[in-house]
Amino acid sequence: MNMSLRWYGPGYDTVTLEQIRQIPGVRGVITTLYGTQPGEVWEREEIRSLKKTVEDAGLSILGIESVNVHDDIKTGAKDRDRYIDNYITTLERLGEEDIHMVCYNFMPVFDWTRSELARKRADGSTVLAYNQDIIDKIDPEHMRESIEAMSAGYVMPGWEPERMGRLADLFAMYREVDEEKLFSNLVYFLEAIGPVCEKYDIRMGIHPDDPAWPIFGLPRIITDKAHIEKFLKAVDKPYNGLTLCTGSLGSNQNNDIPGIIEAAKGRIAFAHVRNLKYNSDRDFEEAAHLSFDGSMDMYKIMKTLYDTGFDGCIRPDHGRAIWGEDAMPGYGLYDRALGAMYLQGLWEAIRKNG
Ligand SMILES: O=C(O)[C@@H](O)[C@@H](O)[C@H](O)[C@H](O)CO
Ligand SMILES: [Fe+2]
Repeated sequence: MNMSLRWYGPGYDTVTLEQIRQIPGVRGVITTLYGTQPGEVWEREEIRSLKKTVEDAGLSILGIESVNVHDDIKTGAKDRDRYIDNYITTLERLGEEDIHMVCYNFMPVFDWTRSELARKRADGSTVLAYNQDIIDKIDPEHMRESIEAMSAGYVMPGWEPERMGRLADLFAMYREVDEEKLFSNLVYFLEAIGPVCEKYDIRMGIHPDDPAWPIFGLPRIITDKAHIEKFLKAVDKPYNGLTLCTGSLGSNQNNDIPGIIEAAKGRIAFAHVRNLKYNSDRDFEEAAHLSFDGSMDMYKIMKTLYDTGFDGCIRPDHGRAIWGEDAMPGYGLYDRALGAMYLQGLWEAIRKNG
């Protein structure tokens, strides 16, 4: 198990590599070229310079989150092959720079969705939260205004202003795309990138849908154990893997995360481990990583990862905003560093107990 932290790159992140370097046990980061648009080919020089920046700080790049997939690929539009070729070139360049894990998602229009980015908890911390009644009242094509008002000027992953300015067009693109079509477009994409992944030993980790059910009438395909099993079987190769995101899958309170870990044994390319607190079947908020701050059994999750032989990279996921830190919602230093230590503590105890 390799503990890491997500880092958005120079100019985007409030957390520095020097700070990350001081979190015990964290030897590498998960990063990206945050300024690139889905569909663009990544420049070799930019990848190299990112790598140098990380390595000069005494860390390494453990993987990329994300190389985003263009909507033409997701919808199967006529230009998809051109965008797939671009994706392949990017993977080739990453492989040449010795980068072997890539996280991506196949969610239509929106990446993760929340109704609040700063809900106050009893301890005074603030967290991202989801309430279905609020979401039901939002006109999705105006989600931009809601997110802008909530995110205090930060550019949120998956909520880039460029995309949010095209919401009506994006919705139109998905009008004819149902669950089945989205799934077959995903399989088409994965089969096309297979050779480059195999050549450079790149493991692709699809990120589950967050929340793990269809929203705004858009289909969702990576939501639970049955869908994940179907996905892994459809392209039954080691390069086709899962990013096990406990918070995203756990948004559906019926999902049994340890059961999903067992079902995806050997195919978990990357793990995002975080905890949620369920308030009702229509409301949850993010919690500290510690089991009893939320509703999830973090020990059992880490134990199942250990018992199934997980040997990939793991990162704490969204943290609470605490101690007055001013950071991108979910991505401050303090609470994620606490999370990294807690998860490593669990892992050490599990390992020593055999
Ligand atoms: O919730 C988050 O912040 C992340 O887990 C996702 O945005 C994730 O990076 C993407 O879905 C992967 O493409
Ligand atoms: Fe995640």
